[in-house]
Amino acid sequence: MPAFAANLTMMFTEWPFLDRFAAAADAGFRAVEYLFPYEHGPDTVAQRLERNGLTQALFNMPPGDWAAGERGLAALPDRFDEFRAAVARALDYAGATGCRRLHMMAGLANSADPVVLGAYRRAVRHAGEALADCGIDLLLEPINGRDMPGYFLNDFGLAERLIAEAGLPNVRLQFDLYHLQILHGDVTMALRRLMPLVGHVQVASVPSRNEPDGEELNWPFLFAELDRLGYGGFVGCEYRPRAATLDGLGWFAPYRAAAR
Ligand SMILES: O=C(O)C(=O)[C@H](O)CO
Ligand SMILES: [Mg+2]
Repeated sequence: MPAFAANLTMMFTEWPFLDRFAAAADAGFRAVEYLFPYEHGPDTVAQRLERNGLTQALFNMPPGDWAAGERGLAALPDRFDEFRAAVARALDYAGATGCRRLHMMAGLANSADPVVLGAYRRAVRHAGEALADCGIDLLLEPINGRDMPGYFLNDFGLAERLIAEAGLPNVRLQFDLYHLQILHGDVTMALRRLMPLVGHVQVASVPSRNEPDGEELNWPFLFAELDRLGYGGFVGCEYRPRAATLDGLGWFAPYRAAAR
């Protein structure tokens, strides 16, 4: 049975951020993820987790100036010092919250440019080694170009090659089924082939990025496939509810009952 993590950036947005932890726990989730915790101190976030009996599944390293359109620093050749500081900051939060996985956003840059590729490889090595020292996995996530035009890591094959090249056991794939389906299709076969690299899974309906309960993909089959493949990590619910978050949790009911 998959271990679902509510994504508190997209779900439960009816509540202020710090109150989403209690809302997710009340709805039956045992774990949470979100994009960024940095508007709140690490201890404040840790208290919300503890108070609500929640595990922190994942969050992202600081991405540069998000409001100005930046989407990560790792592939930006002139931003390495800032990137290093971002890794250190994320590790502070991971330490406080007990989080074992961090997603490194690549940034908007051309992966065909050797200078950009070199910068990204250097970032993977630096972050991979720094996180390994703390027993934390570094996650690389391909993101489709419709949602994030110009994003460096927009191909699962490229991610696979970069992970193989890094040769660090804690550098792993963040397999977002929503992005995979848009980029390549053939989701089940990709899951079967890439499972040895997968460190985190995320889900949302395709193409609407709503509840995982229909549209292009057969969700009960895919959740069962994760079990058949022996996936023991979290499944992040990175979707925008169609209406109120609680009203859209019908898909979760069978899994919530089993999780209790
Ligand atoms: O967009 C996604 O799918 C993600 O998981 C990133 O963390 C944020 O854009
Ligand atoms: Mg994702």
